[in-house]
Amino acid sequence: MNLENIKQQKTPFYYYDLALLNETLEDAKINAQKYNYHIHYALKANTNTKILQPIKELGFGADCVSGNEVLRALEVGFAPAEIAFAGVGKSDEEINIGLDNDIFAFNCESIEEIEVINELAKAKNKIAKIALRLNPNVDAKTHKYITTGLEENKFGINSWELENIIDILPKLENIVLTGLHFHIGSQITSMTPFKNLCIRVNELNTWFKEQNIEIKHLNLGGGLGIDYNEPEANPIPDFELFFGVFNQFLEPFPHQEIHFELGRSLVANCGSLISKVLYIKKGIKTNFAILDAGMTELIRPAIYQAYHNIENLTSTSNEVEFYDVVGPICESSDCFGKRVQLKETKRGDFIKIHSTGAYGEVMSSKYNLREPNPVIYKD
Ligand SMILES: Cc1ncc(COP(=O)(O)O)c(C=O)c1O
Ligand SMILES: N[C@@H](CCCC[NH3+])C(=O)O
Repeated sequence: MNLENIKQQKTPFYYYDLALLNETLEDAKINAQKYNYHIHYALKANTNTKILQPIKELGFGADCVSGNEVLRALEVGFAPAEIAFAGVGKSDEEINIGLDNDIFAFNCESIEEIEVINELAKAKNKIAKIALRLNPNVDAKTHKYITTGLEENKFGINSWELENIIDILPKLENIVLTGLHFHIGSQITSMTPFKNLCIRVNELNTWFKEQNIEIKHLNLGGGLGIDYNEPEANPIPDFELFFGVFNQFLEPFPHQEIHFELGRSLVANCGSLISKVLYIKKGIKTNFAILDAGMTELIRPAIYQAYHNIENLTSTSNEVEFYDVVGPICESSDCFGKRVQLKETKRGDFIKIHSTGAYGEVMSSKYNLREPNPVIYKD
């Protein structure tokens, strides 16, 4: 990124390196194709149209969690037959959007939801394709707020409900079961949880076969983590290792398609948040670097104590100091990092917060009547 250009821009702004995005997408695609795996991009990570465009161009499908995400995916040109619609609380209106567009599958999370989809499909004289989102009770070993595959989580159908579901399904004439869906959590950096997921999926897949229920696709969800500590050394996650684990441990039956829903791993590292230092305030134990960006632009540190690498782009000092890097928002949790080591920092310096391409811009808010932020792209 050209420093002189940055200095001309109004801060804070989101910055996307579209070349890195493309490189990441290519790498994911090549490694998935080795095993004929299909990737649906999880729109929730970033719904910016300039990010969605190349993802669609490269032939990825879409994974959506709201009616508006389905509509955004369609607007950008994702084929309806490549759109999966997940979410624990789909409204009737949102379900109708999926039905009207004949999407790939509704990933269903409760018996009640399946019954409602059946009713709404019947009213339109359609057959809705559904996948059952099963709770595999596998620990993702990640932050508790981004773990989704444990029995205590709200997500998915628990194993003790399965008998009841397969009794009910044949009575629902406007539903066809096509797949099984799983997602154990996000920012998973060890391959062990994915191996454990495969073992559990094999058991459940076999159980369905024993009940003579044909399952056409297995959707293993997303969750592959990125290197927030050293984003410049490791900008692209190890897709080869990730898909290799599934190839090694998953035992699909012949003709079963394998799908994934990756979000963060595809888009996180191509994005950053650029901000300017408003003030340096001397504290008792530490100095505060007060930025013009806050939790309204990047909420991850405030709600998950997430680490993001922070860099002073413009300081020419040879000295380094420790700073609590904070925002202007009227909340004590509005802090991007404590005791962050930066080159000596002063008012007017430009600060880069790395790896904000996933769950950054999409989670921004207007709290304190903050203005929408500009976005700059490097092609
Ligand atoms: C059902 C589902 N699929 C896919 C994703 C995407 O996850 P990630 O961004 O970790 O790849 C999520 C988010 O955790 C999710 O809840
Ligand atoms: N928003 C979370 C990820 C949630 C994934 C969706 N289930 C994050 O920033 O890490």
